[in-house]
Amino acid sequence: MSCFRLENVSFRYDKKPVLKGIDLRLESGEILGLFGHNGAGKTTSIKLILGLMQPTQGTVSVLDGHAGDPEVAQFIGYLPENVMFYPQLTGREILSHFARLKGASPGQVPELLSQVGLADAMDARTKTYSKGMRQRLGLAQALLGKPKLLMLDEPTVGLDPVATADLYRLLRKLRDEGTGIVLCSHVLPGVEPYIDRAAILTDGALQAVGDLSALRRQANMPVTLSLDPANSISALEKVIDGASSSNGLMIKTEHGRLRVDVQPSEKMHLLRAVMASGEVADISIHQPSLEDIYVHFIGSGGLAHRGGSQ
Ligand SMILES: Nc1ncnc2c1ncn2[C@@H]1O[C@H](COP(=O)(O)OP(=O)(O)OP(=O)(O)O)[C@@H](O)[C@H]1O
Repeated sequence: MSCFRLENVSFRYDKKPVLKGIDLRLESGEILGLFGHNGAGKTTSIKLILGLMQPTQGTVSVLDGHAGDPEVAQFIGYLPENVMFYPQLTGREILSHFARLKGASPGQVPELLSQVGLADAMDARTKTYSKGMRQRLGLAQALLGKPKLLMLDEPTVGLDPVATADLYRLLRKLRDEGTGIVLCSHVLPGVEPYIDRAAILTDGALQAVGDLSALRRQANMPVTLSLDPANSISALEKVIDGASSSNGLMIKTEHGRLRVDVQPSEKMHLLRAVMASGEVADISIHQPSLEDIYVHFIGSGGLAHRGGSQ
């Protein structure tokens, strides 16, 4: 089942274009990372999928129905960016309240609270919770009723590294059970192994969508080889100079090793030449990470983008 489909979706606040011709889909059993700078349009995209707003142009379908329909909404879990709870109520009371509102079984409440690591704190008032504990309660709220589509806006805000890793592991388990998950964030470190595809949004337009290898192909960024010379740096450098057509090839010496940035299309040719020369003792290869790719697509205007137009 398709969790959602955005087809040629645009959205304006008054006259201000916020989303521009977005095509994006999510299937069941998939985790999509939706990344972009502040003001890129991530939350607006989520609001359209929740049916809280209508697109100015294009169509949004959710769980094979219409965004916002009550029969669709009951299968959606949503963690908003800033979670707030009644401070005088306990975690258990708050979650029971949300379970009633959502028509979910109250029997789920203790189990969900344990799942997010709040077993010992479920009977404490939320005014005593830390930021990370409130965020976990928000996550438990989003998981009520076993949603088919789970949308999380900045879920790692306030979580320490161990809690963040726990969250990602939990999401992977839900994904394996068939839930479609959108993870909206501008925090990229650590997320790469846990997502199936990434969508990179800049100023309301999708710059790139795909799994890591597809994004690497689209970005066509250089691969970095780190080479330990077998004999001397100069002999190894000579081999590299001779083998490359030198288009965009960058060579630097670092701590007695050579660091070579090579275009993906030239990588194998260069590696074969270096291996055949006998001038290399060891090689390590660094492919562009999700963060490198994100910075590439956000472009040199990154700093200007980051404030959005807020
Ligand atoms: N209620 C509103 N009225 C007018 N403009 C708005 C409103 N809400 C958001 N915007 C504008 O829409 C654009 C997209 O905002 P959105 O909240 O979708 O971005 P975001 O990617 O979620 O950003 P962040 O990472 O900062 O949460 C921004 O330029 C923002 O100023």
